[in-house]
Amino acid sequence: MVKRLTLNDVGVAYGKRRILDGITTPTMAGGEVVAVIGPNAAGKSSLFRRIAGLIPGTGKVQVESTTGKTPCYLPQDTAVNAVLTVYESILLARKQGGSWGVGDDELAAIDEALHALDIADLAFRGLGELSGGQRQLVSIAQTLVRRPEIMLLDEPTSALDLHRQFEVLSLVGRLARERQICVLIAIHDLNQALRIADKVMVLSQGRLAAFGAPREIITPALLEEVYGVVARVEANEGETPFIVVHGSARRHSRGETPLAPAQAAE
Ligand SMILES: Nc1ncnc2c1ncn2[C@@H]1O[C@H](COP(=O)(O)OP(=O)(O)OP(=O)(O)O)[C@@H](O)[C@H]1O
Repeated sequence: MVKRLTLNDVGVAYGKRRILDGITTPTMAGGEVVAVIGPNAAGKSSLFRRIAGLIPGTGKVQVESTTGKTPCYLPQDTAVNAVLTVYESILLARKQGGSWGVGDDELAAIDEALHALDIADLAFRGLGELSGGQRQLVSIAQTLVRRPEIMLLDEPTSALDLHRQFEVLSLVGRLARERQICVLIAIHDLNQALRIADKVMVLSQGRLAAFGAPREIITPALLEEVYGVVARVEANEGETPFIVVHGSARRHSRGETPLAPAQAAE
């Protein structure tokens, strides 16, 4: 099954305010995890919404998928419908845009998602009584149960403890390989990005600052330029490199875009 995503001169504007411009990437394929990194307000969520078709914009988002499924977006802030149980909410996610009736394969998919994320014990709890981290795990289950081919995860582990972060990111990497899903994951923890990502996409000031293998892209020079920090990247042989931040190189990092106002919205 073919699953590929390519961005060609992609841009986003909110009204007259241009947020992203000229985002062009190599083709991202099924089985790959791409970490989308960059400072606050760099445009990561906006890019995901644009890829998912939730907001309009310029350029071309090229999705190649033999089943015709659209990319599946897990937002950063997931709304909570307190009336539903965890199980019901995952069932609804599975049925989104689908037919009436629930087949055995669909029940099996819900079971699988609950167990994969180790939240089967929460199945009949109300969403409104969950902790922030538990809700985040349920949101990930709601995404997985849809069997996506291209998955856009917006800071999916921001509310999780260290162990859960490790487990969930490992699961995402495993599923990407096993099911040949193309995963884009916005993440602020660059050490985790170094651990799980096959490629890194760096957004800064509304532009693509870099794209490539994490070890080649995440360098002290990039960290200073994009995040405004003085840092070193330590790499012991055979181990994942890790970043140690020593200090600040300037007062602010370069997330907010100074792009010219959009013309199209006049
Ligand atoms: N619906 C909206 N209307 C107007 N401006 C918006 C809207 N959503 C986001 N923005 C603006 O777009 C810019 C990029 O926001 P976005 O959420 O895409 O950044 P981000 O990289 O995901 O940030 P963070 O790391 O803080 O989550 C910000 O300046 C933000 O204020």
